Amino acid sequence: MFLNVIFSVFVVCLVTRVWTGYAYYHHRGKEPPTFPYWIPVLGHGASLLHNGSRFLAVTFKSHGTTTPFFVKTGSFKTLILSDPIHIRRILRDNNDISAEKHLYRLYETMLGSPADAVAFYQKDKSLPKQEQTTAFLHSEVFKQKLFGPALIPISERFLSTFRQNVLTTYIIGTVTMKGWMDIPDLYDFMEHLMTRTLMETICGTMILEGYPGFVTDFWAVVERFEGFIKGVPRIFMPGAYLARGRLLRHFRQWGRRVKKHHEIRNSKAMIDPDWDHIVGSSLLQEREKALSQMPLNEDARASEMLGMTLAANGNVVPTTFWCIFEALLDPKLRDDLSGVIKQHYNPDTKGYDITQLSSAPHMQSMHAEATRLRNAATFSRFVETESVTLDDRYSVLKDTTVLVMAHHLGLRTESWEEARPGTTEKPLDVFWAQRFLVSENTGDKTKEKFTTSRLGACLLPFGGGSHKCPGRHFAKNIGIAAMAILLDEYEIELQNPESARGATPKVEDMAFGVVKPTRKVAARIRMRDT
Ligand code: HEM
Repeated sequence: MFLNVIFSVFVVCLVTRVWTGYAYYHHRGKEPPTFPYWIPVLGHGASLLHNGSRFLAVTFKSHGTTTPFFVKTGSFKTLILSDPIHIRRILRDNNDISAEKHLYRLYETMLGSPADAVAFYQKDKSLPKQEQTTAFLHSEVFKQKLFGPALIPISERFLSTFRQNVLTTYIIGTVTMKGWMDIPDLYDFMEHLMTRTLMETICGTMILEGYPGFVTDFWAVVERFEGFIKGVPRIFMPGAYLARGRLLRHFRQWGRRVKKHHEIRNSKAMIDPDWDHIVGSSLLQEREKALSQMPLNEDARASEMLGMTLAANGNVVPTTFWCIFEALLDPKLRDDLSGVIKQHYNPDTKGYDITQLSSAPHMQSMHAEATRLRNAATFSRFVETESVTLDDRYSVLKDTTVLVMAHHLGLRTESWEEARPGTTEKPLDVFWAQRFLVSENTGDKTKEKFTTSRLGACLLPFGGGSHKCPGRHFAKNIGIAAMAILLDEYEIELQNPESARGATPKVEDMAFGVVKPTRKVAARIRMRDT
């Protein structure tokens, strides 16, 4: 599943030794790989707790060309690609490149999986694709349950749960349900609302029962992502280890209750296949079925749940925050979006048509821009055959790990200008909600249309090929549903827009990780008069 993302981080963390080198791999077997020269990157030495994300981003920027280059730790090398032609090649679905080989040991480091579960994943990977239960659990089930008609009920569930959760927060915050409620930290406010809503939508409301610290613990673990993957000992980050321990314990207990309910309620056909407050969404129900056929004990299942929580929340929460934040910074943009949202509100049902709203060009462009500019999305691939040809100059040899930092491609002006000149009317390092809109003539009218055509390898925040993020349509619906509720049903204002503007981080200084504001952004919220 999201293992690829995790593995990418793992690789980055491992490779933060202080050397980069250009890889002149001569094609057609003429010469063995050589490294004509090495560039020591002074001042960015690797250490147990050092910031691998920043190191890699700085190295990437200082490298400055699309020539592939290695980052190396001891004998472990990772090839960093940034040429769109090379990236297209590695995303092609052939047997010569894989996305998950060797990944499963990361379950051990990051998610705390038992060693025998990891051994099972690895063994399962060698079976023919259609027999691999692991591939189903980590990838296929998401494609089945978050695409096409299956996407509608889960998106609607997210929308109604989010509306309820915002209202509850507002009622608790104001008591009277009138007037402004202060939000001292808008990111924290969104993080709690979004994670809570996502967990209830995917897993049912029971998942959070008896554990008020769930959201705080979960993000405390995510914050220490790099440390876990590097194997930083408990003594250096006790809080994160304790938080992970509490989460895993909770998932184990929750798993027992779910199992029991499945046994009792299945026999009486009492479970709604779309969503049930105890056993969750259709996605989770299918995953439980798959898990019950696998030789995984409750510790392994708890780690699976932590993995799924990470996949579902890791990028969605920050992306949605940035959608709201940018709308609040720009009153004209907020009004334009509110106008579109209102068109999809049905006063009879008192609800929004999420499918229609998510197809509205302005909403799609807004979400695509937040995903491009405010995500540090990195993904990796592995070379399985003797060599893979990237172009007429470069080949990559067997067992090489290849890494792509998608957000850096999203900032490369030359590639964007070549692919679709209109998209760079405003610089790529600024937020421009209309970047993906084009005018289209339909008879006597001109309409705006959302498109990402011809952008290919310039725009890969969701990765590509058969492992492309299966949650991408759901992620868009989530972001747009949150905008609908917060911008249309409430008034939200930033307390100090100028100061808030200064809290925007530079995503090009990151290789991976959660893109958060650089300081607290205060806001206030009140319910709109109807
Ligand atoms: C803005 C939100 C999101 C972003 C930017 C994002 C990004 C990514 C990226 C870059 C990958 C690796 C793709 C590759 O290797 O080519 C990925 C994989 C994955 N994502 Fe997402 N993701 C998001 C939301 C979600 C959501 C909401 C879910 C599920 C609820 C999800 C589930 C997965 C899974 C299961 C995979 C692994 C697919 C496979 O290996 O076949 N993602 N995501």
